[in-house]
Amino acid sequence: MSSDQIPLEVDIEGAVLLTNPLLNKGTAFTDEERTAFSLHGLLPPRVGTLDAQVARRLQAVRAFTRDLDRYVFLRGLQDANETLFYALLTRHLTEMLPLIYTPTVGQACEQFSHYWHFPRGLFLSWPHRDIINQILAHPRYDRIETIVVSDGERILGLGDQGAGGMGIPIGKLSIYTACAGLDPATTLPILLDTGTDNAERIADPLYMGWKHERVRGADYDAFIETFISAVTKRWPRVLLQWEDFARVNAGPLLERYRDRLCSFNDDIQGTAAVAAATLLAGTKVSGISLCDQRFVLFGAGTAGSGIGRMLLDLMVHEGLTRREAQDRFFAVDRHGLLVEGMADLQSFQAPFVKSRAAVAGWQLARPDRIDLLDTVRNVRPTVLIGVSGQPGAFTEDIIRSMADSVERPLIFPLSNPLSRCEATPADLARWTGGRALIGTGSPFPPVVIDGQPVTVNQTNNAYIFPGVGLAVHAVGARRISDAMFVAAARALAALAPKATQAHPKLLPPVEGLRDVAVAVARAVALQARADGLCAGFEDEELDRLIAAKRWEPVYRPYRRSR
Ligand SMILES: O=C([O-])CC(=O)C(=O)O
Ligand SMILES: [Mg+2]
Repeated sequence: MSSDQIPLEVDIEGAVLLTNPLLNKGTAFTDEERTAFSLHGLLPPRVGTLDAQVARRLQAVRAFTRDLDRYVFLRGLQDANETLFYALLTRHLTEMLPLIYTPTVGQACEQFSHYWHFPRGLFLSWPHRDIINQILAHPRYDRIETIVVSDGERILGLGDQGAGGMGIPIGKLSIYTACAGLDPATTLPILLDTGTDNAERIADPLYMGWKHERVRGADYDAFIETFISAVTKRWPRVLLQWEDFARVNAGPLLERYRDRLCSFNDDIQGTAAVAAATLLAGTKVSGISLCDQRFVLFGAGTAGSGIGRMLLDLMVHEGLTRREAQDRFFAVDRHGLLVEGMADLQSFQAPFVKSRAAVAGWQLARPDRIDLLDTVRNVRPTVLIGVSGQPGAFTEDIIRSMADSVERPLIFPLSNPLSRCEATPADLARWTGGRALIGTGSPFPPVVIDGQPVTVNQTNNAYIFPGVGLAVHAVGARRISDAMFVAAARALAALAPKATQAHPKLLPPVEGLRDVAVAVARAVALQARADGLCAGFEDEELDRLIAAKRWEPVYRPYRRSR
């Protein structure tokens, strides 16, 4: 008998059973189950199937006209019946992902206090900081293995959303279950509510978060310390993913805690790995090796510094000295190109700061500030990456200038959601005469080049983090090294479809994200073993270890527990 056929012992009945999203089957409860669990009369009489339920919900989703309404409907389904929610998601991944994740989740975070209908996840707020241990102690959290946590301060490219940021941990964990197959009963979304500096949220009478300016400095650090101490005490082996923290906190929190518990920052490490993978696949098409590329990075914050560091590491790995690698790399932030002596430089930006001598001979529009256009004109980059949250920042001038000096420019406007993207793929294709190899952070419809629709690569960390989490749990990794993310990037790059046409795909299709998670998990698990971060295992065991962690959205038969 397959494990899905082994009856599950269930000790609740009637309306209580129907309102438990992990156990509810809705109309698919069989006649015998309806008798055993006092469900007759509570459901319409005809017994349904998961297939019919998926068809019904799919029809309902499609009938809406606005994506935010689709999001709200799907969240309602998730709160009512997780098996059905994940069956719908996994069978229609390409259609559903943009609804439960980027870009729609951005609107959902902004509108959180307006469509809210049912609690999901855990809110830990500053006023209740003294009872965090007590909150986590509840037996409902006994099985937790994976946490995604945000403080809501840098939600995608949308900035501070306060408590509304909860949409992100919920969305990321839905992807963990849909793509990596982590059992939803073992996942916990957490929003740390330390206030908000978003004036609109504070002024909104319906805002549900703590109405207070953000707690900062030593108080904030103490709050995070209280939280992490409570987490490691409650779940010593938990995997914790930091998500959408502001740039001042993201890097320092990762460094402070990455040796205290098994954790990583998705915006720094996950985004870096997917960007590197897309780029590695792109180098095969352009015929210019990684070490011969010239990089311009626009936006040197959380994601930018992560991408920069990984690319420098990869180039060093391929034989350049660190100095040579850094010389190929130019980062532009809010105040222009990072050059020594500039105000506001952050310590994490240090590897990307240019000496004055390095830019001494440059032609500049203004002597006091080197903007993106100046940088592109002088560097003649082969790769342009945007993680700035500045819509339209990749202007026609900039892109045409870049395309003048390189046959196949690699252009990745990665900011999310769509409203923050640095340029649309259609414009990029037009301004480069269809030569650009494009990756975006959010899904875009295909662009038409020479009359043919060309898929836009979705350079989103959803290609990476599910596989990392799956590996961690499959082999019991204690910590997550940078090398594990490099392994993830290389594994993903290896899955790029063979470049047989002029406009090849640089990433496997979104529909295949479940297979991607397994391939990434294999590579990450092997690297964890090489780094001594998990117990040993035989190579032949790995597929079985990974398969054992995968939960499938199917209904198991229920038996009344005595
Ligand atoms: O959520 C996404 O789509 C990617 C991501 O981590 C971000 O933009 O912060
Ligand atoms: Mg993020």
